[in-house]
Amino acid sequence: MELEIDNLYAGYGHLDILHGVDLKIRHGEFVTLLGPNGAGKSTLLKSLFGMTTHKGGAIRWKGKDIAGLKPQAMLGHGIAYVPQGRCNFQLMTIDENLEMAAYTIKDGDLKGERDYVYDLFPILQKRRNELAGNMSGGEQQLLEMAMAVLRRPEILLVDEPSVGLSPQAITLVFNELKRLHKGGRTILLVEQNTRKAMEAAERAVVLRLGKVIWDSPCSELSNADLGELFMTGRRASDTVTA
Ligand SMILES: Nc1ncnc2c1ncn2[C@@H]1O[C@H](COP(=O)(O)OP(=O)(O)OP(=O)(O)O)[C@@H](O)[C@H]1O
Repeated sequence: MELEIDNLYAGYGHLDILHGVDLKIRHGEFVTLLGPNGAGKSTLLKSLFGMTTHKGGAIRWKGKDIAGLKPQAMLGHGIAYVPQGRCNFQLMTIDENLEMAAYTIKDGDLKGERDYVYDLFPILQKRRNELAGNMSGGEQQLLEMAMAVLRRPEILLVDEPSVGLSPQAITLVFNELKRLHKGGRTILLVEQNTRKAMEAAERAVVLRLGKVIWDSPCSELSNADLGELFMTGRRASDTVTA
């Protein structure tokens, strides 16, 4: 098992958001984390990247407890986080953005790292001298992913990449995510676009009120089931009538 989350409690300062999350992810899996607004999905991703207050439970990465470590240490363990929204440097070129990302690698070979990313994202290479801020939303989202992938992480934590994108841009981003997965990376994706997420991922995990309430292959979950799970915490077909 690559990642094992065991009875995780976490939040922000005194605020408790996650109330005993259990989740296991195998090497090379593509898992999507779904749930209603405020369920704690982003908080779980941030907790895996050391950005919340750890309150209890374990996060084991390849058998080692990493709960409570800071983001820089998480990066060192091969865990990368792609935050929600556009966080790139808008007034810098694609090249310069990737250079900034490469600064986080000690003794990194800037050209080598950049070439590695350009091999994975030829779209970015074609536009390497353009300002990030002049690219479309979808291309900027690819840049976000590229900046995270540059360190060659083993797991990518991706937070709502479809936010604010056109349908074409969403397709572009999801195709790239599927390609990264096929290339051997483990992916944990938080997404509001449940249809796209369930098409791309292998496994769906539903979070509600800070707890995992569902975990199955995506093929075993219909959109109707998902709606019920979000609203009531149960599937309609699981409801027992008296
Ligand atoms: N930095 C923060 N400080 C305090 N509370 C926060 C912070 N970030 C999120 N929260 C709160 O934590 C709860 C869970 O938020 P989170 O963003 O994890 O939910 P989510 O399931 O990702 O929802 P959404 O789909 O709406 O993004 C919400 O009540 C939110 O207001």
